Amino acid sequence: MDTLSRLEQTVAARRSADPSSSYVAQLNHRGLPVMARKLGEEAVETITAALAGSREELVGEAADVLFHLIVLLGAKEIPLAEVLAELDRREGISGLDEKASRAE
Ligand SMILES: N=c1c2ncn([C@@H]3O[C@H](COP(=O)(O)OP(=O)(O)OP(=O)(O)O)[C@@H](O)[C@H]3O)c2ncn1[C@@H]1O[C@H](COP(=O)(O)O)[C@@H](O)[C@H]1O
Repeated sequence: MDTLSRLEQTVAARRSADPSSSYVAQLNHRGLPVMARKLGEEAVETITAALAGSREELVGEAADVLFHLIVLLGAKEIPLAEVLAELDRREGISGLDEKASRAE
């Protein structure tokens, strides 16, 4: 099993743990707006790292984005496989064609 799928399983298992002993449980306890805000914060920190940080900082922030995205998708009951299937669907489509089809 790949890293993201393993993380998805861990996140699902920790969701209903005691919030005092699990960051994932704490995020779920705090609710969707907090999870969404955390994802946004980590995205902004990723941008900052890309523009002005070190390679190591960018790797760390990118990992935070993936973690918080998986937490948010889990809370919305969207399997990671569904997102990956969407990426698979786009394989072989020119990015510009995809943009045009979404604009229609
Ligand atoms: N990958 C991660 C991971 N990445 C980042 N983080 C936590 O995410 C938080 C983000 O850092 P911040 O500086 O934004 O934290 P903060 O400002 O103190 O937190 P907030 O109060 O704003 O939420 C830190 O507490 C990190 O420890 C993670 N916490 C958990 N995981 C994975 O989730 C699994 C389950 O974790 P628990 O639920 O804690 O058991 C772990 O085994 C890991 O695999």
